[in-house]
Amino acid sequence: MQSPIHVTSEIGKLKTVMLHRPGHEIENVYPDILHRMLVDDIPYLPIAQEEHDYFAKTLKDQGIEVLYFAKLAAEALADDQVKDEFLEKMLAESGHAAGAVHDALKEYLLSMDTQAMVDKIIAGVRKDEIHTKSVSLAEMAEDADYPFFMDPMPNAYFTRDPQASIGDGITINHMTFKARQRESLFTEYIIKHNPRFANKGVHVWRDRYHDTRIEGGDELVLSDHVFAIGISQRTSADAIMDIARNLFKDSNYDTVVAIHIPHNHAMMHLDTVFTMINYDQFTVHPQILDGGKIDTYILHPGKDGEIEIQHRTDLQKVLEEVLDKPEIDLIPTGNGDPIVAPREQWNDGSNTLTIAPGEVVTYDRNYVSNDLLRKHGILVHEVRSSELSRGRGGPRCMSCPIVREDLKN
Ligand SMILES: NC(=[NH2+])NCCC[C@H](N)C(=O)O
Repeated sequence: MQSPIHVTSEIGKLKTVMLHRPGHEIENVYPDILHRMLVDDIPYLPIAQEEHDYFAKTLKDQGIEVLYFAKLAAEALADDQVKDEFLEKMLAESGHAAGAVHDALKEYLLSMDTQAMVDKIIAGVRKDEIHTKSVSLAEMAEDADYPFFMDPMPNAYFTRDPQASIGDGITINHMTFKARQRESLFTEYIIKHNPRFANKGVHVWRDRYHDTRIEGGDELVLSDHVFAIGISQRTSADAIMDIARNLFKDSNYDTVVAIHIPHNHAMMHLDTVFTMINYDQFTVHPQILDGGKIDTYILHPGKDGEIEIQHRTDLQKVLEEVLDKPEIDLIPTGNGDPIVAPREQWNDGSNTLTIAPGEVVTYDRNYVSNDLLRKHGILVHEVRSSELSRGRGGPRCMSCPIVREDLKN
C-alpha cells in the first residue's frame, strides 16, 4: 500500500503540504508571556491571516494541495470515544488531569462542535470563560493572576516542528519547550485517526513519548537515503541517536548527518541557518561557518545494531560526499554582509521552502538574499511577511510537506 506520507527529499516537487492558518491564539499573547511563548512580538492577526492566505494561495497556484492542521485534527476526532480520550490527554498535558477545573473545561469544550473545540484548544482558554465551583490551592495561591486555564499555542502556524515526514513515515515529536509540547498531540491523533492516514501504513519513526527532544525544523530529508539533522537548542544528540537507530533498522536511510549549530533563539533550528534548494545548492547563514568549518557528524549503521560516527568539520565536503555531487553551491544569506546577513537571517532569510528543484518560496523582506538566489539561478516566489515573521519563522517553518515527487536521479 502506498503510504499517504511520502517525502524522499527536501526538493522534489511538492504535491501536498500541511499548514495552519494563524487564529485567535495569536491574540492571546501579551508582553509578560512573550518570552515563554517563544515569540518576540505580537503579530497583528488580520494582516497575519492575509499574509498566510497569500502564502497558501502561492502554493495552490503551483498545483500544491494544501491541508490544514486544525481541520485534519477535527476530522480525526469525529468519533466520540476518540474525542474523549484525546480531551483527557490534552487536559492532563495542560495541567488539569482531574478536579473541578478539569471537569468544567471538559464540559465547556464538549459543548462546542469538534472544529470549534480544536480551534479553541489552539487559541487557549481564559479563566473567565468558564465557571468552576471550587479551585485548587495551587490555583488560589500560586496562579491567581494568571489569565489562562489552557495556554494558547501561538506557534501552531509553524507546522514544520511538531512532526516531520521522512520517507513513508513520520516523527511525532517531543518538543523542547512546554509552550509547544501539546501541538504534537494533535499530530498523534491525526496519524492514528484521520481517515486519510489511519491504518494506511504510515511508519512512526519515533513517537512523542520520549524524554529526549526533537523538532521538525532540525529535520532535513536530503535524499532517499540521507537525512540531516541539527544538534540544536531544540534537538538533542540522544534523540538523534535514537532516530538514526530506528531509520537504519526499518528504512532505506543509511546516512544521518548531524550538524552542531549554535544553541540560541535566533538560530533555534537547523532550517533557520541552512536549507536545501536544489540538487547541489543550499542556503547557509555565513555566521555558522567558522572559516567554512562547523562540527558535523556522519552516522552510519555499524555492526550488531551499533552506530558508527565520524567527526568532520567541512560541511561543503560532507555534502558533496553524502550526496555524491562533484560540487555543492552554498549560497550565503544576505550575501555574507556583516549587517545584512544577520538581519535577514533574523527574519528567516535562510528559511526557504523548496517546492521543486531550484524553485523556492521566501519572505519578500529578505531582498538581498532573494536577489542572490536569483543570481544563482533559483526561481523565487516571494510572499508577504510583515506580520508572519514576528513569530520567528519563515516559509519552511510554516509548512509540513506530506507528499513530494521522488527525484529522477
Ligand atoms: N522550523 C522552524 N525554524 N520553526 C520556527 C519556530 C519558531 C517558534 N517561535 C519557536 O520558537 O518554536
